[in-house]
Amino acid sequence: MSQYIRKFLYILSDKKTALLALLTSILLTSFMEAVGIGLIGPFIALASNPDSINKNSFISQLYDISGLGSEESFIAALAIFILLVFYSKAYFSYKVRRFIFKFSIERSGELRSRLLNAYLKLPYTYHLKRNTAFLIQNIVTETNVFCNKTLLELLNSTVSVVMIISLVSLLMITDTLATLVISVVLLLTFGMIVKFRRNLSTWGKIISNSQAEMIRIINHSLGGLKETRVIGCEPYFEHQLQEQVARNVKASTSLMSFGILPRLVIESVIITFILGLASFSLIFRSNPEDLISTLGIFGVVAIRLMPVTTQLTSGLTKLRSTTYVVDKLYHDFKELEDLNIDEKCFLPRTSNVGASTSSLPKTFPFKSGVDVEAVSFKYEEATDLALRQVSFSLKKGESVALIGKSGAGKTTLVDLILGLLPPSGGDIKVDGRSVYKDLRAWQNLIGYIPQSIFLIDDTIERNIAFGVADESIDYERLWHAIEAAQLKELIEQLPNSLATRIGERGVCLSGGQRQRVGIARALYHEREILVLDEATSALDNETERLVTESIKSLSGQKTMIIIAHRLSTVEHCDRVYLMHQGEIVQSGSYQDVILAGSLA
Ligand SMILES: Nc1ncnc2c1ncn2[C@@H]1O[C@H](COP(=O)(O)OP(=O)(O)OP(=O)(O)O)[C@@H](O)[C@H]1O
Repeated sequence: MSQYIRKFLYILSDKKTALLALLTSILLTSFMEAVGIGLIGPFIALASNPDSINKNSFISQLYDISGLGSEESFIAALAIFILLVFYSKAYFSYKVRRFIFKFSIERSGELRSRLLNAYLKLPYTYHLKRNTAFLIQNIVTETNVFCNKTLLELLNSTVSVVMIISLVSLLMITDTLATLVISVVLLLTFGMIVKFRRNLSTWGKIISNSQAEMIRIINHSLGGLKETRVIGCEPYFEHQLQEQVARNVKASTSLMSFGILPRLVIESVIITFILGLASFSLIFRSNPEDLISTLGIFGVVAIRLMPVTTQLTSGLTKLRSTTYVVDKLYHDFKELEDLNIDEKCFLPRTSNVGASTSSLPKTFPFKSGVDVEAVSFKYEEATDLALRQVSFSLKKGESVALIGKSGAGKTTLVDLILGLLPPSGGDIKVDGRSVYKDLRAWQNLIGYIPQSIFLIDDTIERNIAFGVADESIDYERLWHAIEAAQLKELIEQLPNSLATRIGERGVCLSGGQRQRVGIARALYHEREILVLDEATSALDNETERLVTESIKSLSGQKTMIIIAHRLSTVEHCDRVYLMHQGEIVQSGSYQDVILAGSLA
């Protein structure tokens, strides 16, 4: 339990004071409610027999102090006082509940931002290991579960516990024996929850896991709709989804059914008790006023106690079934903290490559060239190095091509150059300065054009000026980028020109057009170094020619690193590097490396 609370408070981070203020207000309103209910019993007894004022020394003293002339006026004043207590309590309860809702909904939004921020900053290697469906599930669903179930239920359960303690204390003053009986019955009901706690948390985990699996399956089937349809594997995905739906249905039904059990038990017990007490008192007790007063309090207490107890038991059920969320979120936040993620550098604290946080320029000064110096890299799960002591240089304005068979290490090398993967040895330098001194500033120099460009379901304009607010788009620069990427003719033919939407992942564009949007994007953002990853491998001859033209036209203006399978597209490059099994095995001009037949 203490572990649970510790993790819970860790997730809430700096909101502990607000939580304390909330708990204090909860205590106060519960106390007011107990006072109000406690006064109802004596009031009913007094109203049914005004002469009984003198029987109770406390009430008789109050009557004397009030200075009211008649017993009837005193009873009326007492009624007004009780009403005031109830109205104030109602007002405060509303305010406290409202604050609780606001507090938990706000936390949900805050946690989402914190998580997304965390995932965006986590090393690329972390993302190689985790499926996006599970990250989406954490950001969208689990934060919601944490706030609507864990946090809200924890606060609601605190309200319920305080209310139950106040009401049971009140009963204790009224009738000790009866209270002991009811307390034992309540404890037995809660014992039921404790007994089933393992099942509850297992059901909760199954529900969450099946939801994440469903997102993953839907992602796979709809994400690759073309392949799904052509292969005809729709039934495979449908079957996978049905399996998860079945798991979800089974666990959700068990959890929801268990949720209503305590209410049914408690309701039956309390009704049995009230009727039993009334019958017992009528048979064995002589004073009917005592019975009226006791039943009055029991009646009101029962009306309040039943929903509160039901709320508490269902709250505890939800809390138990969502303990996994606290673990999950705690784990992810802790992992981020332990990695000491810094916006400027992903490297761990222990790395000898320093991560300065001082105010460095936005981009690296880049005047002469880039040197990749003996970089090596090994993927976590792999046994062999993917890159071994790779070195090459390029001067500003030069274009170099990386070629080699599949699995030679070209993409890995590019990922290192992009600053996505940390080298296990070696360094990358710009004008003699390590890029790891300020990775962000280095990345601000690079424009990356992958084979499959990430396009958003929005206008061409927003896809090219990616990440720039509409009011800040520089149209002169935009058209310049469009022309350089050979896209002008296409855009002029479109019905809404720049404002034409290109569909989800650019489905309304051809492969070559998408590629050129990627080039225009890199040019709009005025990146000095362009990294083109297999830019032409999926294109037909005519489109390839257009893309190659646009790349060629940039020769001399931009520094370019190009990975290519189609060797004709790297003809214009100043140097070609041939990679094999993680090493550069040959370098030289296009003629030296390719025409000399080294690839054969
Ligand atoms: N995430 C990963 N985990 C483990 N090993 C990996 C991972 N990604 C790539 N590798 C391995 O690293 C080596 C280099 O792969 P890389 O993708 O860099 O080659 P490539 O030359 O770009 O190939 P291709 O032209 O087919 O894209 C290969 O042996 C590959 O199996």
